[in-house]
Amino acid sequence: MIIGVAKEIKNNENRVGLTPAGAEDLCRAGHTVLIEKNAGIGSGFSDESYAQVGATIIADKKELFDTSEMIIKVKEPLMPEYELFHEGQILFTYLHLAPEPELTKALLEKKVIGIAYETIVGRNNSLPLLSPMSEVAGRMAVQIGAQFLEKPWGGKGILLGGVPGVESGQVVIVGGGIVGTNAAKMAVGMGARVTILDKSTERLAYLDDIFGGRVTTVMSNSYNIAKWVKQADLLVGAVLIPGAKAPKLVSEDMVKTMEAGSVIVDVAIDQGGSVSTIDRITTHSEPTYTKHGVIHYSVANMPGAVARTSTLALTNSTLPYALQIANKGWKQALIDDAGLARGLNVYDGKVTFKAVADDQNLPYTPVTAVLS
Ligand SMILES: NC(=O)C1=CN([C@@H]2O[C@H](COP(=O)(O)OP(=O)(O)OC[C@H]3O[C@@H](n4cnc5c(N)ncnc54)[C@H](O)[C@@H]3O)[C@@H](O)[C@H]2O)C=CC1
Ligand SMILES: CC(=O)C(=O)O
Repeated sequence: MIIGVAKEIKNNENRVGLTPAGAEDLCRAGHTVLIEKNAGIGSGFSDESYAQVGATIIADKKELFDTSEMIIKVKEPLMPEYELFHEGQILFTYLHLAPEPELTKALLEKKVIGIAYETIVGRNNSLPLLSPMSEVAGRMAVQIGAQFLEKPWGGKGILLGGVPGVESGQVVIVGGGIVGTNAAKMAVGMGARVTILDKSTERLAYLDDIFGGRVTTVMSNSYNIAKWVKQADLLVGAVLIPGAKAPKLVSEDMVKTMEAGSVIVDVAIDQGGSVSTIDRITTHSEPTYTKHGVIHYSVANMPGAVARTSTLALTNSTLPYALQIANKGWKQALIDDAGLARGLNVYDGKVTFKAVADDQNLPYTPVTAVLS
């Protein structure tokens, strides 16, 4: 198979979809690997390091897209990339289609085979290609929140860990999955007071066990969310309903009860955001805006800022799937792995992921109908 690795164009997106180690594995398996010039630079991988393992460097983005049977990326395509795809091309990347009707329309019109990292399912219903970046973003959420709580960054001027004789800051995390757990790890490590809300009693019990009483676990409902949002110095949005738009769990009225200079980091922004006052996606260049006196951070590609770590973590998980798709062809790979088949979001002008179809009022075609 001819596999093209595109350079990311999103603001400060420094990750790349394939490392030289991955390129070597694909070349060894008999595939042709094309790397867009400088695609790996932001993650510390030179063009030469790819060329040395047998990949070909392509300077022209259009030529790369025209030639490749499968495009490997990190982030969802942006407007200038829409026209580059062709019918029957496999796109293996994060897609986050539910809140993106324009992108969905473009991929349907081009009849792209869109396999989304974030909806592929692994053992025990895990999300193996979302988890590594959720680990990164969850950990980042607290270090970013801590920074914006500092006075020079517009915050209320508190140290999350406090000091002897002065109480520590309150971190409230809505959603206790991978992002929530990793945010809690960092916040507990800093010495903050930490409360996690989730709607799964099983998850709350797990969190209570692993943190050994160092976090407060609370059932997520609007009464409890309102109570805890009011006390939050740092609020982290970390909910997910896989593939669907994030539920708006934190209302504008709740945000108004927060003290001025508090901070919201809505990690769930890539699925549309879980806080009603988050009305835009921000960028690493301009990561925050202030509303009702509260600093809002809503960057949809947080791991792009720590690209070296993130690229290695992401590709550790994506490469085995990329190899399956390349070795067997996309259809056989999906037939052989029902979890991988859950990644298929669009095919031949049809939406094949129910939550995306429902959120966008589009007809739904089950993956089974496509694979039979
Ligand atoms: N902004 C960024 O750069 C990044 C964003 N993300 C996003 O972060 C979000 C969270 O991802 P993960 O932690 O991996 O998901 P996850 O599936 O591990 O966890 C989600 C949690 O939300 C809980 N939940 C669902 N509905 C809820 C409700 N009504 N109230 C409270 N909890 C509820 C679930 O029970 C689950 O524990 C996703 O949207 C993901 O795409 C992940 C990585 C990077
Ligand atoms: C998951 C995601 O949106 C990211 O890593 O950018």
